[in-house]
Amino acid sequence: MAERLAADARKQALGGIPGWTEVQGRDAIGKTFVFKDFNEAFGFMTRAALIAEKMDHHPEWRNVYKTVEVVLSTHDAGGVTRLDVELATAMNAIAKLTSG
Ligand SMILES: C[C@H](O)[C@H](O)[C@H]1CNC2=NC(N)=NC(=O)C2=N1
Repeated sequence: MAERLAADARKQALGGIPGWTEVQGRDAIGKTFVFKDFNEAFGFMTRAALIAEKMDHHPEWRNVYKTVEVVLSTHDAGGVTRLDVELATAMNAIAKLTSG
């Protein structure tokens, strides 16, 4: 099982994934993606879902029209692990392709 990242390791990891920040009040990271329209937002979610399922690591997320709010945390570990950083990194790459 992946280990929770200590605060300094988490901060350093966040420095490498633009737009992701610590969620207030819990051990998790989050980002709000805003796309051109619903089609792009849902395309992003579809691609991200396939990656998440492959990783067996799943996002908490909410979609309203062209906005997708994502929160990542490793429930089994009770906090942020390298799995969250990996999924966040993949989501940034997917978002770039989606809105390309
Ligand atoms: C049994 C299964 O592997 C676990 O429940 C996985 C599934 N997806 C998961 N996703 C996330 N975000 N955190 C987890 O701890 C987690 N655990």
